[in-house]
Amino acid sequence: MTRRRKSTLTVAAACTLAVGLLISCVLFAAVGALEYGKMQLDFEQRANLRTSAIQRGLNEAVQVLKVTNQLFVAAAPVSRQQFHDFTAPLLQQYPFIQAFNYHRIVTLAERPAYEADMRREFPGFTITEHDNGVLRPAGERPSYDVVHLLEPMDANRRAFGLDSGYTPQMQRAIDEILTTGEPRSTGLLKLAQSKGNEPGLVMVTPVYRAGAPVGSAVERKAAWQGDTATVIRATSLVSKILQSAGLLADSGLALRVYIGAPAQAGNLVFSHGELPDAPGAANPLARWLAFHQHALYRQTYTVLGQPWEMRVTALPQPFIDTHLGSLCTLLGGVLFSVLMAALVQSLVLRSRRVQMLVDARTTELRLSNERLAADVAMRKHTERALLDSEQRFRRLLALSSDWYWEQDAFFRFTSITDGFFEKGHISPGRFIGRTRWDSTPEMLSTRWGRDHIARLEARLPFSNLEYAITGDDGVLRWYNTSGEPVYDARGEFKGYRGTGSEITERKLSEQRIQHIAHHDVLTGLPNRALLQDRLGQAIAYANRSGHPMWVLLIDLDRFKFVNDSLGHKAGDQLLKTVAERLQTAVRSSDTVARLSGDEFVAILGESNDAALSPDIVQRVMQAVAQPVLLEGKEFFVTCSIGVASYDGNGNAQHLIEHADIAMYAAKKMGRNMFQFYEPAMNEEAQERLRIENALRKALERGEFALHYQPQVDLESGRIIGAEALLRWQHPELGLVSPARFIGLAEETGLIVPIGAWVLRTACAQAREWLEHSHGHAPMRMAVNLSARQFSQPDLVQTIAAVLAETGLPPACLELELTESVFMNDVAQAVSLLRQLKALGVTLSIDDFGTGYSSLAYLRDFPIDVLKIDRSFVNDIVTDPDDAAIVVSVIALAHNLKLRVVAEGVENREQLDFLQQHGCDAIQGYYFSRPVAPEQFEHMARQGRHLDSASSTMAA
Ligand SMILES: Nc1nc2c(ncn2[C@@H]2O[C@@H]3COP(=O)(O)O[C@H]4[C@@H](O)[C@H](n5cnc6c(=O)[nH]c(N)nc65)O[C@@H]4COP(=O)(O)O[C@H]3[C@H]2O)c(=O)[nH]1
Repeated sequence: MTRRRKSTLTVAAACTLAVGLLISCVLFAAVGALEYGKMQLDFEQRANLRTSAIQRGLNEAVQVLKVTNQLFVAAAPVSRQQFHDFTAPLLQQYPFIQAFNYHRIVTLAERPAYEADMRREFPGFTITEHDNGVLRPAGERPSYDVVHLLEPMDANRRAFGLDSGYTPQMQRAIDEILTTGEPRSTGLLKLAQSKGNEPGLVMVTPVYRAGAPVGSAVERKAAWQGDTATVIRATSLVSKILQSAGLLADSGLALRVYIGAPAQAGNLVFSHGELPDAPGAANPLARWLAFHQHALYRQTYTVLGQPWEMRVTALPQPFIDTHLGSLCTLLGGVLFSVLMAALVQSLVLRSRRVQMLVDARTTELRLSNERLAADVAMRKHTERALLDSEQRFRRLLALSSDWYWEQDAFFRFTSITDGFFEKGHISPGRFIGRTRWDSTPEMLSTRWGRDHIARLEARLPFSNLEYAITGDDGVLRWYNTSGEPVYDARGEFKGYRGTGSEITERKLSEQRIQHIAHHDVLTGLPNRALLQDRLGQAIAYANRSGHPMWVLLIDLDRFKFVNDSLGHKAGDQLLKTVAERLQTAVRSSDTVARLSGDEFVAILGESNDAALSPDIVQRVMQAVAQPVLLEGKEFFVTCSIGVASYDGNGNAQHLIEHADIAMYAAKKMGRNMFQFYEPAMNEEAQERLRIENALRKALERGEFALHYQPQVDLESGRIIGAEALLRWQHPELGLVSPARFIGLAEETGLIVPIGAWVLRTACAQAREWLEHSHGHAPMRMAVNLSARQFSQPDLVQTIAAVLAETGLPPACLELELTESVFMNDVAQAVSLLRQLKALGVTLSIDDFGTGYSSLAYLRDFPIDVLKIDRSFVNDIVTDPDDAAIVVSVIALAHNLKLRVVAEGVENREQLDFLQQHGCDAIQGYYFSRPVAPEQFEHMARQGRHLDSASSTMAA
C-alpha cells in the first residue's frame, strides 16, 4: 500500500497567495479610491448640476422681475390691462410664479381717496393687512405699500389691496432696497393668497418717480413711488426648475434648499430624497450593503440679498453598484491570487516532483555513470590488456624465433611473418601462394609428409611438425611448426594458421646428444648402445647377403698397469690412441666401438672385394702393438682378441659373449694373442657366470669363512699378526680360491658387502684372540681393502663402527691397500688415508712393486707398512733383478720409517735373504699357509716361532 503524501501549502505558493492578496487589496483600495473619487466627482457634478439649475431658475426669476419693473419705468403709469398683457405670458412660462404685483405707495392721507377710487372698479376694496394667516383691513399707518396691480387676479384675489409692507420681512426688504438701491427678496413667508402651507417669497424692485434722483437712500426714498414684486412659490420654484431640467429622477441624491440664514428646518424650501437614518439604527447587513458616501455638496447663493443654501447629500447606494470595479478587482485579484498560488503550488510541487525525479534520475545516472565508468575502465583495462598482450605477442614474436603463418582453404600460404624468411634465408616466393609440399616436395614421398597432408585433409590440428629446408644461402635449416584449422562464423573451413620456429640449433644439439648418447666420449667411437644397433644392422646385412661377419672383442693387456702407474690421463691417452689405430686398421664400412674400459669391439663385414681372414685380426693386433708415447716414455701395449664369427644363428648379444669368451681364452694363452670362439669355451664362461650367481647368494647363506696367515717378526721369529684371507666354501664347487672370485666380486660390486663382512669377522676374531692372549703381545689383524671398498663414501664410518662394535683397539687393525686405490684422485686418497690414520689403525701397501709410481707416493702417504709382492720374493734367490728390487725396497722403506713385510716366503733361502737385508717381517708358506682360526689359535697357543717353523718345514 502506498502512502499518499500529504501535500501542504508550499512557501512559494503561500507567498504568491499573500502577495496576490496584498496586491488585490491594494488594487481594491486603489480602485475603490478611484471609484470613490469618481463617485465624489459624479456626486459633485450631479449636485452642481442641480444647484446650477436652481441658480439659473432664480436668475431667470430675477430677470423676469426686472423685466416687469422695466415695464413701469418705460410705460408709467401702467394700466391694469397692460400689466395683465405683459405678465400673462410670463406666468405661463414660469409656473412657479404665484403672482406679479405692483405695489403702490399710498399714504394714510391718500388712503381714503384711493380706496374710494378703487372701489369703483373693485367694490369693497380696502387696504388690508395680513397677519399670520389672518387678512384684515389695514390699520392706520403713515403709508401703505398696497398691492395695486395683481396678476393673475383670480388665484391671488386675497392679496389684492394688501399692504405688503405690513409684514416685517417685506418691510425689511423695502428698507434694504432703499438703502442699497438694489432689488431685494424677502425670506420665506406665508403668503396671504396661499391657502396651503406652501411658503413663498417676494422679490421686490423699486419703482421711482420718473426723473427723480435716486443716488442716495434719501433720494431713493423720496423718489420711491412703489415697487414691482414677483411672488414666488419657493417650493414650486425649485421643484419646477429641477423638474424642467429632469433632475429629480436621481434617487442617489437628497436635495435640501434653504432660504435665509441659518439653514434650518424653518427655512427649508425644498426637500427631495430621504436622508439616511443615523448610524446603527439600520440593519447592519443593510448598512454594510448600502454604501454611504457621506458626501455633502453645499452651495450658497444670494438672490436679491437673500441667501439661498442648497445642500445636496449623497444617499447610500448598494455597495455592489458603487464598488463593482473594486469588488471585481478584489474578487478577480483574490481569484487570480488563489489561481496563481495554486499554479505556483502545482509548479512547485511539480518542480519538486521533477526535482525528485531529476534527483532519482541523477542518482540513477550517477550510478549508471559509475557503472559505465567502471565498464569503460574495465573495457579500457581489457583493451589495454589486449593491446599489451598483442604488443607482447608481437614483441615476443619479434624477439622469439617464432613466426606466424596462415594458409587458405587449399593449404596455400597466404601470409608468413617476416622472421621465417629472414631467419631461413628464404625468398617469400618459395612459400607464398604455394603449399608446404610444393616447397618441400620430399613430403610427398615420405611417410611423415603424407601423414601431415592426411591430417590437413582431415582438418585436424597438428603440432611439432619438423622438417628441413635448404635456404637460399645453401644452408640446411630445421623448422618446427604447429597449426590448427580455421573456420569462419558459419563454420566453413577457411584454411590453417599456426606458428613456426627454427630449430636448427636444437636439432644440432639433439644430434650432438644423440652422438654423445651413442658414442664414447673419450674415443669418439660408437658406444655399447650404438654397437648393438650396428651389430643388428650387420647381422641383418649378413642374413640378407649371406656374407660372413665377425665380431672382435679386443682387450688391452696390462692396461690396468698403465692406468695405475701412469694415472688416468695417460690411460685415457692410450685408449684414444688405440681407438684411432683400431679405426685405421679396419675398413671404413666396419664398425669399431668401445665396449667398456679397455675393451673394444670391431664388427667386420665381408665385401665382394675383400674376404674376411685372420690377417685382418693380425693387422689389428699389430696396429695396437705399435709403441705409444706416454708422458715422454715409449710404451708397448698389446691386446688379446676374441673373435666370434656369425654363422647365421644367434643374436648380437650372443656374438659379443662369444667374442668375450674367446678373448678370455686368448688371455689365458698369454698376452698379444687372439682366439676364435669355439663352443667349448663357453663352458668356462658358463662357470664364471655360475660363480657370479652363487657369489651373490654366498653371503646370506654363510658360505664365506676367513683363514688367517700368520705374519712373523724376523727378529724375534714370533707371530706378530695375521692376514685375514677370504675363503668360500661352495656346496658344489667346494672351497673356491679368492683368485677365482675376488676379481668377479670387484667387477660386480659384491666386494663391498663381502668386504664389510670380512672386516667385521676379522676384527671380532682379533678381539677374541686379544682377550685370550694371556699376557702375550697383542697381535695385529691385517685385512684386505679392495679399490671398490676404498671408494665407498662411508668407508671411514664403517671401519670406526666395526671397531666400536667389536671393541678391537684400532692399533690392532692393519688395512692392506693396493697401489691402485691411490691412482684415481691422489689428493682425495691422501685425505682418506689421513682420516683412516686418525682412527688409529695401521695402513699397509699390499703387492708393493707391481705398480709404476710406487716410490713416488710413499713419501707423502701416511703409510706404516710395505708388503713386498710375492712375485718379487719368489725369485730373489735366483733373479738378481728381483733381489735388487727387494733390497732397494727394504732400504727405501726403512728410509721412510716404514716396516717391510715380505709376502710369499716359501723357503729358507728367501727367508735368509730377507733377514740379511733387514726385512722386518715375513708371511708365507714357509712359516704357515693361511689356516682356519682354530689352527691359528693352536699355533699361537703353542708359541710357534720361526725356528720351530723351519724345523716343521724341514720335517
Ligand atoms: N704361492 C704362495 N702363495 C702364498 C704364500 N704365502 C701366502 N700365499 C698366498 O698369497 C696371497 C696373499 O694375499 P694377497 O697378496 O693379499 O692376495 C689376495 C688378496 O689380494 C685377495 N684376497 C684374499 N682375501 C681377501 C679379502 O678378504 N679381501 C680382499 N679384498 N682380497 C682378498 O686374494 C688374493 C689371493 O689370496 P689367496 O689365494 O688366499 O692367496 C694369498 C696366500 O694364500 C706362499 O708362500 N707361496
